[in-house]
Amino acid sequence: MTERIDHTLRGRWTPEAGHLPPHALKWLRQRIGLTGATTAARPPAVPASALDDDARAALNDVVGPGFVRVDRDSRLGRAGGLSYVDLLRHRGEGALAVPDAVVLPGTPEQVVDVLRACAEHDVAVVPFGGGTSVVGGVEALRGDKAAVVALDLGRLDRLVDVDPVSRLAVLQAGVTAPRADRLLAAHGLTTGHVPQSYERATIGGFAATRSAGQASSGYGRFEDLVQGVRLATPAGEWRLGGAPASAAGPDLKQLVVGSEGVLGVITEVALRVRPRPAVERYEGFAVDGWERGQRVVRALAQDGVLADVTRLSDVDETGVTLALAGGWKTTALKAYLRARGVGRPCLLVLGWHGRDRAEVARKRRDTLRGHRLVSLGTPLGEAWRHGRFNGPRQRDALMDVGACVETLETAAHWAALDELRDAVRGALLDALGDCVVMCHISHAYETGASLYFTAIAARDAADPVGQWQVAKAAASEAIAGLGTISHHHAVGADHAPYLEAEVGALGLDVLAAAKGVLDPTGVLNPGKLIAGGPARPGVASTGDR
Ligand SMILES: Cc1cc2nc3c(=O)[nH]c(=O)nc-3n(C[C@H](O)[C@H](O)[C@H](O)COP(=O)(O)OP(=O)(O)OC[C@H]3O[C@@H](n4cnc5c(N)ncnc54)[C@H](O)[C@@H]3O)c2cc1C
Repeated sequence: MTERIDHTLRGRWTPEAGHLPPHALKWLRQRIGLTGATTAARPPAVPASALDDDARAALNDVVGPGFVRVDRDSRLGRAGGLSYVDLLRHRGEGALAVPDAVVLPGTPEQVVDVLRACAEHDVAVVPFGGGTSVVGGVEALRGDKAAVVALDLGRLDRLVDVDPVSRLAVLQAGVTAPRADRLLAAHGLTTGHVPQSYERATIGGFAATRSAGQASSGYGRFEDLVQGVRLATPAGEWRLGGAPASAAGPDLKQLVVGSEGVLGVITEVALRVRPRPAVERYEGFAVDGWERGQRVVRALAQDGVLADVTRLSDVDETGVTLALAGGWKTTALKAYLRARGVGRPCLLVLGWHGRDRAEVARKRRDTLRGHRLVSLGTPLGEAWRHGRFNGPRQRDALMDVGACVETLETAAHWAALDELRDAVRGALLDALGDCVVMCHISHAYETGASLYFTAIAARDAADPVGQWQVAKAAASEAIAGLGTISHHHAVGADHAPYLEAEVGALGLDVLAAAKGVLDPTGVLNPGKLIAGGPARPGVASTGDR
């Protein structure tokens, strides 16, 4: 499942239709009243491009003919991200913000010149990597500008440098995750960064959103990998990160990491890389009840023996996984769990990477020592690994049969985690009514963990966009004050109204001040990250949607 998918494909994850087996459909019918009835997708409306001739000529001068595109397919192909609501909009529900043009720079220097031309011609710029944002990060909002272009970084797709002695690699921002792996594999190296959006997302996007991959316990979050950045801004180029550690003031590169295209466009990223693991072992375990499972993961994190991949599903997520899998093996598994006294099974997947079997065996021993877990063996762990990129394909299939299906995530300290989980679950259940809400931990730390929720309900045919927006707002309200508004999906347009509650008015002022220096006319990504607070110098107001 690691083919390169056309990153301009919107409206679904892959071109081929998804498939749900009959027993899964039957279960969904009984559980949430899914009728299976679907409405035919309607092509979204595409307004005429508002990019004027002077602006277009100036951009053409920078990137060359053929690399400023105003045709319908190019513009639709960079209209919005890949959240459930984005997919609905591409299927004709609600209003879709379409960029006026797509600009494809070929070098980091051209990116600086594109930004200068846009500032001069009053054109907003939405940096566009893989376009997999699920928080409105690539929505084509123009703010108070005359036009908006999507700045597609796909041509910046080179491995610039490898330093195997220092274990460093410099990659251009538009390199997709599979391509990064291929380029680095030639040197025996890897980033180890494997988010579920792996097949489509890019190095620049990971850095711009502080992404977290499935093996974050072993390799770190993306910001832990970033050693240096090259940033194009309307005010010029900014390079950061020349030493493995530094006390030369605050770490300004961490101001750029997570800046979501609001402060500048990341054109190159220097990353810490590791030798590719020769051996990987994935194993499934069952734990009786969420409380016990959570205690196990906390102990592993606090003892410093987390597996490289550590993922704990709650009772509901485990139940749905088993119900959708169906078949005699699942029946046998359920009977086995009952016999072992596991009445409320929570699936725990652990994965270890190492240079040889001995290292993996040692790491496995360290993780499991002192914990009495019910082993479900490597086939279950391997099944998880094999299906690790299936989530978005399943989402396509569920949407095709009329489901409202979406995910959201947060994080909190261990002491507050249960309260947060209960609050978010409660908010989603209240808002969606007859639905399934599942939760898992897939990123754990000494002091806390992330919570990742998936909700499935029958789609409200009359107002499908509104149905999810109401539920999402309720969940976001529930999160405020208890956890972070995002552990790894970022802020984008969707979470911007909640940022002030998290970083304070002064925090927004600090971000606005940095933006005022780097992007004085506010062309970069209007309506994202810092759009929620009051109007600030240099910051465009929330864009039209
Ligand atoms: C099915 C699915 C599964 C996902 N799973 C995960 C997961 O496991 N972990 C995770 O962390 N995230 C996940 N995501 C969210 C998303 O994939 C990440 O946010 C990813 O980092 C975005 O990368 P991208 O290249 O697609 O960026 P885009 O979506 O193109 O952009 C994301 C944001 O960064 C900005 N941006 C992009 N490139 C640059 C650049 N070069 N310079 C400056 N700004 C830039 C954009 O303007 C936008 O605001 C998932 C998304 C989907 C749809």
